[in-house]
Amino acid sequence: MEQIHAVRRIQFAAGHRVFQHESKCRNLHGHNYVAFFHARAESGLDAIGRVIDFSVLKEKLGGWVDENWDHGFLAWEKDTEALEAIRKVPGQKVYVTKRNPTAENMALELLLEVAPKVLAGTGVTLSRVVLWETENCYAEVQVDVR
Ligand SMILES: Nc1nc2c(c(=O)[nH]1)N=C([C@H](O)[C@H](O)COP(=O)(O)OP(=O)(O)OP(=O)(O)O)CN2
Repeated sequence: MEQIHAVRRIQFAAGHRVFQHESKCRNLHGHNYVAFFHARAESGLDAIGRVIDFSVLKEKLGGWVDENWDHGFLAWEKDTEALEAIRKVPGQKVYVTKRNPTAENMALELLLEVAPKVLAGTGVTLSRVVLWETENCYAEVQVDVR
């Protein structure tokens, strides 16, 4: 059977570091991230042929990203040094992650934790998140369809 997805691109800027990275990514730094959210309908296309309107994905997923990650700093809860340093900056937006904020773990958080919450009641779920961290590197996570 065919599979149809509506895919929404959302860009954001954020700071992070990869805790215990072997080289340069241990430093506090930032990226212009680009996320692609792949949504599928729980019960087929709507009356006019959409999985969901692209603007709803922007409002729900983009809204969450804007509020929580955009122009903020992501730090792992175990990375107490980074958290302590960044919290010294008055007014700094900080998001504490449950996993080391690699591109893989950020994509996982968007797919497994953020999307189910913000898309509840819309009739769609995400099957995949692709997160570009640099122009050369991205991580992809998808739900198991077996
Ligand atoms: N598997 C992962 N590897 C790395 C991650 C990650 O999230 N997952 N993150 C980093 C750094 O945070 C950052 O992305 C630096 O990447 P870099 O290797 O420098 O890639 P660039 O495209 O910026 O530059 P190149 O010149 O191509 O190296 C590191 N690894």
